[in-house]
Amino acid sequence: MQLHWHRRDLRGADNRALAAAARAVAAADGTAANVDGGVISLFVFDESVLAHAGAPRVDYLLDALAELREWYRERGGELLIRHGDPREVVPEVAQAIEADRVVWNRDYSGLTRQRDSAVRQALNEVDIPRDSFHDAICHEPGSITTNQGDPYSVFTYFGRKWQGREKDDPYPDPDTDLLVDSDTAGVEAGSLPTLDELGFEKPEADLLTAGSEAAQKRLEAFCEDGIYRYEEDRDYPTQESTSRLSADLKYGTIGIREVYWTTENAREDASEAEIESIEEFQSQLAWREFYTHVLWFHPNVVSENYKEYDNEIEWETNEEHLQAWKDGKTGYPIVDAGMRQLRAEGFMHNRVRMIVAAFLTKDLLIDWREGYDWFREKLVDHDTANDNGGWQWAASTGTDAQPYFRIFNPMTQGERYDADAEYIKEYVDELEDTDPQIIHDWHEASLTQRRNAAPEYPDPIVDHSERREEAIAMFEAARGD
Ligand SMILES: Cc1cc2nc3c(=O)[nH]c(=O)nc-3n(C[C@H](O)[C@H](O)[C@H](O)COP(=O)(O)OP(=O)(O)OC[C@H]3O[C@@H](n4cnc5c(N)ncnc54)[C@H](O)[C@@H]3O)c2cc1C
Repeated sequence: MQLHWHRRDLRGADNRALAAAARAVAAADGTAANVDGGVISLFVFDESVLAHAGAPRVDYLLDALAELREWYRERGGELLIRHGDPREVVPEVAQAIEADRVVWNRDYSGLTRQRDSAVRQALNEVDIPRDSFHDAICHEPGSITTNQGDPYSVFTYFGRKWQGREKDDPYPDPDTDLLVDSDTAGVEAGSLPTLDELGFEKPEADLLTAGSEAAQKRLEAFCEDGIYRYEEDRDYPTQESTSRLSADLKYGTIGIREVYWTTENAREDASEAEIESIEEFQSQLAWREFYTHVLWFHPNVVSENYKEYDNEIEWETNEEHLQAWKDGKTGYPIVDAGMRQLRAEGFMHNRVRMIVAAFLTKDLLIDWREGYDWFREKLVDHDTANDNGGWQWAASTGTDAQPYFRIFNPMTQGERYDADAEYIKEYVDELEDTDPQIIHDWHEASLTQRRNAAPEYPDPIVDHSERREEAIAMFEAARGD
């Protein structure tokens, strides 16, 4: 029997390790009726992972697991649920079902690599063979490098090579005859815990539906509409032209090959401009892979700057400013709208993520790690590689090719990408009846104008022009200029 250990691949379709397990059983002519054959799956709630999780993500995870378990059961199989340290639990379950092999899909952060290596060792000690597979991204870390074999430190060339590489087709669903239930395997199925049992409160955010079925629907809807206007509209938060697949990709409720090939198929009958739009979307998938490669080659980026400066960056410590940012009460409308969207939905539009991250690091001069921690707690799609990549990019400590003195202006960003202040008004109630121009000029307005226009909305907590100068000075000091 083969044991498939699910981690960030919470789906049955287009799942490389699961398909490989089923293929191995089929090749050995196993059937579910024959305990020597068959595939059974396992998910382990790992305390060390839960310790870094936020309620929105755990909520999504539980729903996705419930759906996955149902998927197996409808096909005569089972998803075993266990709680504990995978180094102990995986070999225990493997021994209990007398597994011929344990398989899983690889994960790429430093911590997960250490865990997987410990699980491999633990399985060796009980003489159970194991195999891991590359699945989460199209091109595995190390497979796209410079001609000298070094990892890319900026995206452009990486992106071009990524686009030019052939992509695998989706992997086949396992044959349902090969799936084994817990009775046949002779073990308890284990029950799915509740949020409360895992020590989390119901998140304040109203999340999108989790799971593979919902992910499929999102992909289909996107490929009927948003993808064709993606290039033009993706920066405008009210346009709803992005896929909203980020949490699905993070938890693997949809396979990356399926996403890629569905978008490729959207080329049929597309105009030239629409094809460019499709490629722009695919290029975001490449960004995701780029950051995964960065994390794989530089696991310490989770806590250290990617870019080296001669001196320490002298970030400011200011609890009041940090709290105002988290609460969406900075007096910069586009920033506040984004931060309130984060709390309300566990999500924030990409352009706005860039604006709020730039504001924290370049206007409040607060360390990107504070922002990363808050996003990790609140985002349903928090992904170590992407979140870290996004934060370090915004803070000028990462892979951004732009110099540190290119500083976003939150007022002009708001005016450009949310001209009618529709997005701002959706999340910032105090500005609901305020004229968009006053909203975009909030920073320059007099106290009386502000009190008349929106008495409840806060004054700006810092002066952007002054802080811009201070940010540049902070980076120059770090550079030793
Ligand atoms: C400060 C900051 C933090 C971020 N944190 C995360 C995070 O924790 N998890 C996350 O998935 N993305 C993160 N991003 C990237 C991006 O904002 C989200 O992926 C995107 O907003 C998700 O919406 P979507 O699925 O509709 O994206 P789409 O525009 O439809 O893009 C499709 C997919 O491509 C990937 N993608 C898109 N943009 C990027 C990008 N800039 N970098 C890496 N991958 C990208 C995502 O998997 C996304 O789902 C962050 C960006 C910034 C600036």
